[in-house]
Amino acid sequence: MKKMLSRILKLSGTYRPQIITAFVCSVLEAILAKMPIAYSFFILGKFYDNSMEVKDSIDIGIAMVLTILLQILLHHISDRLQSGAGYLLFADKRLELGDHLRKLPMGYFTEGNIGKISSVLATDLLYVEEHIMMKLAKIMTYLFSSIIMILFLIFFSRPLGLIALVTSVIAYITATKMNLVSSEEADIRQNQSQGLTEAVLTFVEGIAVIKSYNLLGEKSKELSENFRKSRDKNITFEERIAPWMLLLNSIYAIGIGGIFGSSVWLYSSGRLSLPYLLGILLFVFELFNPLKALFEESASLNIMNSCLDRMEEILSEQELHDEQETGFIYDNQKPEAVRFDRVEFSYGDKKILKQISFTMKQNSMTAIIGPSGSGKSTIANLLARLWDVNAGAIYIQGKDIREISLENLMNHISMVFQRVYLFEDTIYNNILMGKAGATREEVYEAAKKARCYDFIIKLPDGFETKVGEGGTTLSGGEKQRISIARSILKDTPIVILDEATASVDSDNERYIQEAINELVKGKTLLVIAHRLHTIKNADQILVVENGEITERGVHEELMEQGKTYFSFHNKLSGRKRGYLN
Ligand SMILES: Nc1ncnc2c1ncn2[C@@H]1O[C@H](COP(=O)(O)OP(=O)(O)OP(=O)(O)O)[C@@H](O)[C@H]1O
Repeated sequence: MKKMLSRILKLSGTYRPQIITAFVCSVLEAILAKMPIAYSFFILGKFYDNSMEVKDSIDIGIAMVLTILLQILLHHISDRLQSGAGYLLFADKRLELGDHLRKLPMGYFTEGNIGKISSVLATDLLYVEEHIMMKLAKIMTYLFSSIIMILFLIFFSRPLGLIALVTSVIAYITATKMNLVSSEEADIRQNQSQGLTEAVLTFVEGIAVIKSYNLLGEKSKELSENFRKSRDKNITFEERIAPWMLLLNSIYAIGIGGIFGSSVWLYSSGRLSLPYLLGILLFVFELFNPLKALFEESASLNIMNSCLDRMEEILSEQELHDEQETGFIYDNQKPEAVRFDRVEFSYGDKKILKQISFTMKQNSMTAIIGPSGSGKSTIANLLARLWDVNAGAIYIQGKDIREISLENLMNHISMVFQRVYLFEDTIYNNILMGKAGATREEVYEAAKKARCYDFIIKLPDGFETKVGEGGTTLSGGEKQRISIARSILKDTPIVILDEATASVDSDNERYIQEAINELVKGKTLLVIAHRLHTIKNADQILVVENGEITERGVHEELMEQGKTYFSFHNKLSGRKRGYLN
């Protein structure tokens, strides 16, 4: 609990004064809640001495009312401060995580971490933000209530106080051992919850393939297996804690029995007066309740601890180095646009690119071709800094891209992928994402250039039509053109294009080609080329094999060499409509 408290205070940042004030209010409230016990002893004493007067009863009445009112006020203040601070604190943490994720290399997202990110953002943080402040305040209240009760008892009778103290210490030692089990189980439980999120995501993402290959039964079984595992882990969690709770309850029962018996014995031997005996008998059953509640709550603290561990694990992932301000300005007049200089790259231990060097002249088209898996997309991804090179460097007009801020770099590069992703928003907003603050006319103009204006205005809601998750309500070709409109609006000097391998119907193909022609007008273009027409028109063709550039030049030169490009070309020319795949 101490660990959790200091962890929260460390996380709390600007909300620290608010959180500390809330905790102080909780402690004061706990003290006030136990005041009626003191008043009861006072009244019992007065009755016993036969010295009770009207004034005493008025005083006690006023004190009682004031105590309760103050307690209500403190409860209200701590409640408001705590819940407010909890939600604000974790809203900030979510934003911090979002910002951090933005700066992580793409590798992090492709290495099976999607389930972890989803479960931390959606499940773990939700659990922590909803419970943490309330639980901590409750725990503080229980802790201080226990201390106050034991101090009362020591004050009234040392031997009885000693029994309560020893019982509490034994309970504490037992609870510490229970804590070890519960924190171990909490980690297992949260990891399974991550596994479950991953399984659900995989199932939903792959549902089209699952259905078309008749795998529904098999994959549903896998999903059900994960649900079953989660259920079992939750049950195991409770089952492993239950014996410890039983032991703790037995310790309290023995303690209560000891105090009960000893107080009667002390009274009969004349060492305890009747009002004290009555008072102690009245509240002895309440004595360990706060302590009991305290240890019960610590199980949920362990779950929260495990959630925060997982959040911090993500936050500790190494970000791509991001320059803050470089003042880099792209010059359209300079002859050179991009230069790869002896670039090397590996995914983990797997070496992918070796000594890649080439230059892209301003407003030229460079086509990369090569067999599947040779490293073409990796070259394009490195230029956009989805990963960082392991050796060598990539320059834009002589400036190492690692010295340009990520934001500034992305202001200079557009990427058109084969797999188009549209956000669940209106078509208008999907295009607008290319340039925040663009005027309506600019958006329409981009749509016209991307040959999608005509079909958009024919839709019932025109540009305000919402596209479904991932743009499922539109055809592949239409989505492709909307994504090109987004890039046209972005209007960057460098364009990376992963040319479609699958052919669409001839109308769509013509429109897409016209849209691309508009997009790349006056730009420096790096294209992962699959169409003969594109390759032949390139200012420079790079043949990539096994992560190395094995041939380079223009079409005629490479044909003359009669090597890999030559056979590629012949293979392509033999195909209908000149597609590579
Ligand atoms: N995120 C990744 N993690 C690990 N290995 C990867 C990752 N992405 C690609 N690879 C591997 O790197 C190699 C090069 O991949 P890359 O996508 O660059 O090839 P490509 O030439 O573009 O292939 P294709 O034409 O099939 O798209 C392949 O062996 C691929 O399996």
